Amino acid sequence: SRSTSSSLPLPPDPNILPFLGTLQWLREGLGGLESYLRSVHNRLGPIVTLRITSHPAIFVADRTLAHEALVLNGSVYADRPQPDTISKIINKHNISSGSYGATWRLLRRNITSEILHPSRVRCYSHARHWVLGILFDSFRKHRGDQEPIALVDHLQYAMFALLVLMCFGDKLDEKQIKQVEFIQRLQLLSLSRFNIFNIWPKFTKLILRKRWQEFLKIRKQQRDVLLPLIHARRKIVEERNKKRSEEEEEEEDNKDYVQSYVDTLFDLELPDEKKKLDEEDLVSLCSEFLTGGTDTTATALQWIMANLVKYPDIQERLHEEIKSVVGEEAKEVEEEDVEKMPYLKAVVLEGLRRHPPGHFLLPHRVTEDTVLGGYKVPKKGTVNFMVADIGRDPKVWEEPMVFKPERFMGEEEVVDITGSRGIKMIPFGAGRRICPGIGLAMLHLEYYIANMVREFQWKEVEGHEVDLTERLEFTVVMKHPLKVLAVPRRSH
Ligand code: HEM
Repeated sequence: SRSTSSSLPLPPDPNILPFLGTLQWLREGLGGLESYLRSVHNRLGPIVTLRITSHPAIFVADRTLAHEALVLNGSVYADRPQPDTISKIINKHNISSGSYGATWRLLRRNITSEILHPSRVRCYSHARHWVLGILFDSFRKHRGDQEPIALVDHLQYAMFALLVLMCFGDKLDEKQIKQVEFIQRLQLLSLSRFNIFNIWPKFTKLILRKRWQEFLKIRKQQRDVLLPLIHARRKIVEERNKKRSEEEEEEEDNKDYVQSYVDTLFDLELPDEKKKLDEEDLVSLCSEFLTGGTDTTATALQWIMANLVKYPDIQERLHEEIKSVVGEEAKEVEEEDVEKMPYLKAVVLEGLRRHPPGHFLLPHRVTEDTVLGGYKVPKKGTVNFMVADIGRDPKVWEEPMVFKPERFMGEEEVVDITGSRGIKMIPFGAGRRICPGIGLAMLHLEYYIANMVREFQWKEVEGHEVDLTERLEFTVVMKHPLKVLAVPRRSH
């Protein structure tokens, strides 16, 4: 492809003067970029170039081009841009920002074959059940049937509790979980204020000294919270290994031990540096695990619940399906039950299509000159894929802005969410960099939606009608968070 690409032009650039358009949307932030890009795509077609950094940034809003790049030509598009100043500090050796190479392969294989392997995910079903209990207790305690519940706060805590357990093992209390949640969210939500340090860092660090200190302070606080948990886990693993080598281990001891994510990291050796992961690496990887699996899932849960409240007939149809599978007497919807609920799956997929938590994939970088849609994509160019626009493409989806789970029912309509056979929507990406948490995320979405709808009837509150306006935080959240009543459906 190199010889053919050299004679081709780059995808069209809306600006005669590079960087001019950039100024237009920089004022409004990333949310502004999305609407600016939409108008540019309408004018110039589904693949365009913007000059944001020294390498051209290409934006793709078409499912066929996304499939060609991410799946058919996947290895060329699997790299990430070089980390910037902030990313170098907070993402030292993690998966999502790692270059396409041996270290990324090692870390990615580790997460998929260990903690995210379906058999290990099954070992954590007790944790999911425990978290469900916490959620329901808080709805009842706050008299959710009389006083409106700010649902997303509960969902966020629930997802943190789960992921913290999977990351650091089974023995954490509410205070510790809250501490981790606080510092992780503080870091995430303040990131946009610190992005300025990626532009001309020597200068910006000097003139914005206080803000730079604040950034370093948050990173230190994060280390102070996560490192004791990492150390405690290392001790447990070392003692266990010692016992095993002395062949003293009783069956009983073994039964209590469930491997956590951080346990799988201690013995890994970085292939390029030939050394084990250091403390900074461990903090980055644990932080990535927590961030990857909490905000995204809590956001998706809130959007789905918002639609179930807005459209009570969909909620009732879902409730009927759940009832018909589990009956009246069952304590809860078990994880195996959700497999028998096609309408539940359709509701979750429709939620992810209409409201993907991320409106862009993480940026991809190409490793060599290549061709896409008849244009040149130069080596080291950044390619961005517009997730929301692909899932709302009127050429593929009838009435794309309408929440209609029925579109996923029926035999021909089965959508391959991994995109490997063709892309219709990509909330988790596709190809080599596809989200490794896709299986866990789908399980969490299906299990919690099914149980919440089975146990409570979710109702709109007067004066707080469901408003589907979007706002960009780390993910794209509801501008006016959902406030609802949770009326118990069953007496206990
Ligand atoms: C609804 C929930 C989730 C959504 C919508 C989501 C979405 C995504 C997306 C769009 C990407 C970028 C793909 C690309 O750049 O091509 C990604 C990457 C990633 N996600 Fe998720 N994710 C979710 C849950 C999770 C969970 C539960 C975990 C782990 C516990 C996780 C861990 C990761 C990691 C480590 C990456 C980086 C992969 C790589 O660069 O190789 N995510 N996710």
